[in-house]
Amino acid sequence: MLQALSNVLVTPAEMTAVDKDAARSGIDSFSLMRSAGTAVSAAALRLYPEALRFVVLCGPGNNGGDGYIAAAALADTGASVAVFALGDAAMLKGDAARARDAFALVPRPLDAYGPQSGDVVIDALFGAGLARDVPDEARTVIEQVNASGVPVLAVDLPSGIDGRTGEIRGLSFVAAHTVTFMAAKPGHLLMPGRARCGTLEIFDIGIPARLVADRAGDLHVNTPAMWEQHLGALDPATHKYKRGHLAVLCGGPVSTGAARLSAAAGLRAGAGLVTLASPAEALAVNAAHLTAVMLKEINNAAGLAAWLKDRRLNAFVLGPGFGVGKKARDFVLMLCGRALVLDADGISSFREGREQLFDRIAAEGGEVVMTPHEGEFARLFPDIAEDAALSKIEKAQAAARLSHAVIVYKGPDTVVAAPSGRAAVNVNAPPWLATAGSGDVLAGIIGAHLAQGMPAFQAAASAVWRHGEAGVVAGRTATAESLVESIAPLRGNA
Ligand SMILES: NC(=O)C1=CN([C@@H]2O[C@H](COP(=O)(O)OP(=O)(O)OC[C@H]3O[C@@H](n4cnc5c(N)ncnc54)[C@H](O)[C@@H]3O)[C@@H](O)[C@H]2O)[C@@H](O)CC1
Ligand SMILES: [K+]
Repeated sequence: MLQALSNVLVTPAEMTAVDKDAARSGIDSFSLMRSAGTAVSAAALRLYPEALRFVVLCGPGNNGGDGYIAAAALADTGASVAVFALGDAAMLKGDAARARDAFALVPRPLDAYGPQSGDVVIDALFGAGLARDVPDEARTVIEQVNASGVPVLAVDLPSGIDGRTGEIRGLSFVAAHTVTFMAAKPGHLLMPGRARCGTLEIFDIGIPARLVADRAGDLHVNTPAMWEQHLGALDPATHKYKRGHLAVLCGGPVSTGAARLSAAAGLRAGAGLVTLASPAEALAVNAAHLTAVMLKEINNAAGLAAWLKDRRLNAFVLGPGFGVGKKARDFVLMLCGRALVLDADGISSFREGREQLFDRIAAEGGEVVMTPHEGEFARLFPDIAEDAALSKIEKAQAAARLSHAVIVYKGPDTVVAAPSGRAAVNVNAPPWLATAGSGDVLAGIIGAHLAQGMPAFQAAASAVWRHGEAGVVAGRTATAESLVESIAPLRGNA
């Protein structure tokens, strides 16, 4: 991966603009295509030295052009190569036509291909230019190849995957490996696209990094580079109050476990002090389970208001097991000027009356992070959730703008977005992280990071990453409890 662009995500539209900028700056576009196609042939030889035949499926645009270059390069090595074209290859234009001419044989029609054992398919039907659902003429081949188990190496994207959204446009190849150029696209990381790309290789075809960076938005893969400059906030040498006092608000006596999980995760993730704020009727059950986490009786808004006079309480988690309703709304509205993680029932409580919440966050300017999964997102942001034109990234960005909060839109492809539009897509979470109580643990880690003074976006993004790492350490049999035990130190953290 390119160092200067290592975490940048570029949309297909931005990439098209980069191509134009590159041409304008005097870079020969055919030389870029030659680099792209040659990289694909190199990947094919490296990954499939035992292939009996490379079958290159070429489409009507520049993705097909990359395919012809790859076919010619593979043929030059003496490998057996066959090319099948979608549509009339004689109609290709520009660089793609030039690339077609570089391959000595006339391509056969796409529907003449039937997968054979020993084939390796190079999918160069559609890439960034896929503008609508995959055409009928390509359906049978894609279905047959997917059913055959023949390995597929995708050029830029598996054909049928939308590079902006990761959605499947009708149907798509399921690739074992994808070679893309200069930077990853959202469709490589968002589901279901991510699951169909196989391993992702990002190849530098020679466009100056500056040209890519100039067009890229504030969209990244969630890696430590996104937030490591803020890890100083987690310095273990400080007094326990300076390491932050996190308060987790607990619900009634029958649903206390979720809040205790958040509290335990917050302590493990480095908050100096963690207090569970519990109603009187749940004090006994909480006291029976807590040791290092402290307990405080808070029954109503008046009790919370008195407690909030203590400014050393510097972050709050409200939602896990809290219960949906007026009490949650009243409490949350009192916390909008502080650092707050709003999760689960805390989010669902604002299904009605969300404007009051959003206005309060805007007016009080607190560091507010909301952590909806898909169902909670649809409850709080039904208009955004139903907009089929938007990608998951764009939905999270729209919700952040509307609510004035940092949004952690959870799932296998969790997106963290700030009101400014800044966003990161998380990629380190193993599938077994989707276990009961996992979200409570995440809320606690975010709370710990906020308590230690990290800004909301960085607190959330680093917590999502740390939660993913904990999942990897905990392994397939992870439970919420083992997940807490598996939270590892971040650099600079105790
Ligand atoms: N990004 C870059 O810097 C470079 C990109 N290159 C390649 O160029 C590709 C993009 O090329 P294009 O913009 O020509 O796009 P594509 O080759 O992905 O596809 C565009 C063509 O397919 C047609 N089309 C789109 N959707 C269709 C559908 N559903 N049914 C039927 N026809 C459809 C379009 O009308 C157009 O003719 C990239 O994916 C990459 O492989 C490389 O050649 C090197 C440089
Ligand atoms: K492709």
